Amino acid sequence: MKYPDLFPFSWFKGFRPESNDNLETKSPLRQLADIISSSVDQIDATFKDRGQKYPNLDAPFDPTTPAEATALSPEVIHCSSLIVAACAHLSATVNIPTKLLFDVGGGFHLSAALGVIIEGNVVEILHDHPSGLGVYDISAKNGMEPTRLARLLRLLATHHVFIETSPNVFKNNKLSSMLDTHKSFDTIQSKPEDKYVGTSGISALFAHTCDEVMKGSAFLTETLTDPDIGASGAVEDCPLAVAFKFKKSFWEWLEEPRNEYRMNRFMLAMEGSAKLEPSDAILRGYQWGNLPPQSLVVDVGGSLGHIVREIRNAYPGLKYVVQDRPAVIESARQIWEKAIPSISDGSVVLQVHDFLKPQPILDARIFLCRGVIHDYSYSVAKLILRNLRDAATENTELLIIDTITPYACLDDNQARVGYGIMGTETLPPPTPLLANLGKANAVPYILDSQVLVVLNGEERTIGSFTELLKDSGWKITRVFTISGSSGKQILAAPV
Ligand SMILES: C[S@@+](CC[C@H](N)C(=O)[O-])C[C@H]1O[C@@H](n2cnc3c(N)ncnc32)[C@H](O)[C@@H]1O
Repeated sequence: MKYPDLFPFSWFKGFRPESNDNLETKSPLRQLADIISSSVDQIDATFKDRGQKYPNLDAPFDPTTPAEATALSPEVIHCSSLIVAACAHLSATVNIPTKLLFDVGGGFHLSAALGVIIEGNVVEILHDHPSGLGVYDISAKNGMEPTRLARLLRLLATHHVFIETSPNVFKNNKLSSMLDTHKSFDTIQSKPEDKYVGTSGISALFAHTCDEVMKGSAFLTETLTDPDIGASGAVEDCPLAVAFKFKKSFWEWLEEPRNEYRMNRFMLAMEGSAKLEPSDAILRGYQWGNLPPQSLVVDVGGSLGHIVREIRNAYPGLKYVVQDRPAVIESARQIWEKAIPSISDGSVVLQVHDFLKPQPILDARIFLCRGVIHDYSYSVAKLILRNLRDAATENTELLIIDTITPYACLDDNQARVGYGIMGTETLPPPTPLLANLGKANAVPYILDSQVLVVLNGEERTIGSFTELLKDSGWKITRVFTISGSSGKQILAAPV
């Protein structure tokens, strides 16, 4: 499973910790307010220099405008992340504690409301009404009870998704418009199963999140307190399996005929979200060009082979194997034979292989595992990595591509969790912000819960990766960070 980078920057890159002068005399509230104020000054100056205005939250999102491009530039994102982190920290400090706890404890109501709005195609209905539309008119289209619809829209508008322009009249804003499939309501109604086909995948991703993932998440407590499965790492013991009462993997459950709609939606969410990554990210870290000609690259769980295709386009002198489940390899074969007939020369082999079983290739120069290891618990991930280790020569390398979740504290004890690994150095953010920038960097932890619910998987800290790899016979030698990509490239060698 590969979720998108919804937070497209490396928070630690380019940080300039503030001088500690005067920090002791400033109250924490003042320190936070100053971070916000100086960051706003810097953003204002950048926009002024470029003769632009900061994008308006009340207007639909338009990624083609120069102002949106500036808002996503590294220097502005650096400042905006400090603002988000400091605002959340300040708000947590000054808010009435029970109010804040309500926000946290009742957060699932937001997910549920968002799910209803997406399934009810409300964003698409409002698309044609830029000044807003009354709930009775929305209801006349999608058939949902209008007063309840209004309450859910108001809950979301209170959290800056949609705007209530006058009582019971709502319109899209920047955030709600991100969920727009840009298809008319009538087009969607005529073929609901195709709603997400040809879209960015963002709406499909949140529909998946607010449906099966939220329902699975509701059973985290039951799962974790169950004496039989609470500590199990098996994919069939995950919270989603408890919620939906099945005993198989998420993949197998999705393949059931009654889940056809969810399956298509999930595939489109994954396909669309992959497009949010820089297309050449795979070429920007590990130096494929340094491999001797004819070196063998094995993409383990390589899906349809899109990553191998990217590497091969740049480095045709290497040999490639893509391994995956039978149905996936069958689809891959059809795609490759049509698109690249030269595959028959043997330079790319599409191979059915279950990575939970011993690895048949014994002369790989590098095993690639992209978006695979995070799907699994320690025990299953260790089995996969051990299978690769058993098949490795002394020159074989392993390249894992997954998110690395930062600790929420400063990592004083780096000797234990991977000190000295090139590419893992970080600079602390300004005092008193959390070491991981808190709310400004929450997405990796949300994705961590997402894979936990769906497959008992884990988005790992550098400490967890170090231990997992050590326990399966590998040692991390280097970590590559790719600008604009959520995935780190974690290079390891056999020990
Ligand atoms: C999240 S996808 C990652 C695909 C690809 N590496 C990428 O980065 O887009 C995980 C892949 O693992 C495959 N997979 C799942 N279980 C497998 C198994 N036991 N053996 C081999 N492949 C498996 C899935 O079919 C899927 O293609």
